[in-house]
Amino acid sequence: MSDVPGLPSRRAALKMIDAVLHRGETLEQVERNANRHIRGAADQALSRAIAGEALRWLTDIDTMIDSAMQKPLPHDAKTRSVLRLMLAQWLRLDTPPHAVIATALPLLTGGPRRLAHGVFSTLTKREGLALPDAPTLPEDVADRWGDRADAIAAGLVTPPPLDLALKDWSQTEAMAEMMGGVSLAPGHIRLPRGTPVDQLPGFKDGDWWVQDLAASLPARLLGAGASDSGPKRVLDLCAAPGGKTLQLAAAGWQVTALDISERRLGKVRQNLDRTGLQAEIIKANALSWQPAKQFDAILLDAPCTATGTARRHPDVVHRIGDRQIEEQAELQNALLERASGWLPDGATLIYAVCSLENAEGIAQADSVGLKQAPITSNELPDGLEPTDDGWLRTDPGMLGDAGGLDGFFVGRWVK
Ligand SMILES: C[S@@+](CC[C@H](N)C(=O)[O-])C[C@H]1O[C@@H](n2cnc3c(N)ncnc32)[C@H](O)[C@@H]1O
Repeated sequence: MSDVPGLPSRRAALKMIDAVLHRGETLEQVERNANRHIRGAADQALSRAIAGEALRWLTDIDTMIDSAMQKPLPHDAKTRSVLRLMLAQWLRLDTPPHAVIATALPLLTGGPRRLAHGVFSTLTKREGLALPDAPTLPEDVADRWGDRADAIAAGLVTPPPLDLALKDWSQTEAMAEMMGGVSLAPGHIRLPRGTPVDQLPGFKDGDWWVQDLAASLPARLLGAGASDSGPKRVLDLCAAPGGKTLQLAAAGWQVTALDISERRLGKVRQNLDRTGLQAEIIKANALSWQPAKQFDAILLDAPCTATGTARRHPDVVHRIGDRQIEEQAELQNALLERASGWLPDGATLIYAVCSLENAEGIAQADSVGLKQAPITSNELPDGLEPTDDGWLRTDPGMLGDAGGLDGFFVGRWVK
């Protein structure tokens, strides 16, 4: 069966979407395992792209499949999954129908193979068949996102561009020009998606790290760490893999980076080594740890459902439901309570989540018993505004003409 060129990529893509849809695994978790028999980087990227596009457009692709059948295929039928891959390749990756048939149909045999061939041929011959302008969200997701749903979906059409955060902001203009990118804020450079990261100038020297513009905003809202009496202290709570640790260290803060995961803290160490920046690292559970010193600021970038990253992780809208949101909200609430309790008078707390769910954003912010320090427009990149209540809420539909940004909720308080 693997004699057919291109078949291993399709087989890997099938494994990926099945693991996401039927076992609730993340595309990222399953990708390495599914691709383990594929040698070339291009073929590995292809299987990820097929699975990613099938998941991004799943609701619309399923509607098409159902429209070509008298009796709908069960949701978990292999024939449906193979058809999802076939339609994603044809409609999103511009693979000609005969090549789709040659590379994907061998995943099936007998009756299911004939059925998939029939349905695909019917759809390819249908006049004017096309995907909508933006992916249709699953019903429960659209309900949760309410009147923001259409605007968010408009930002989910393609994977995101590549955003870099610079160690030295004074180099922004020069580096943007050298790399052929654009800058939407000091210290930020945006490059076309698919740019190979390790071939960009300055990677080995640690001049920058990959970080979505939205993910860089919480640390920006703390400002510079230098003061007349020396560097101010910040606790980066839930720090790994360290994007915000690097930002804070580069902004002159004396950083303590705490995380529960030793494996993920390894990434923080690697990132610090590469960039030559410094931070104290603590492996601990924030729910039981007690600080031995006081901090001028705490940045809590809490664990969350990460629905704000749906552009780069299109699996998230199919994996996350009320149960996961409740679990994360409970943890966020407990973490916020601890962080608030550690602040001395005059210190600042920032709470951030890359989630679009109200239960993880505004509902958590409302539970904090400190004085809010409202976020203001002049602290944000052009085109972004805080909410009327002084919170920051970004979503993938914002800054659409410039390539969008991840969804985040950010709140700020002082004690
Ligand atoms: C959203 S990620 C943090 C991303 C990070 N701030 C950055 O900018 O790269 C959330 C982190 O919370 C950590 N975490 C989850 N529960 C924790 C706990 N009880 N105590 C400490 N860290 C925890 C996870 O290991 C994960 O690394």
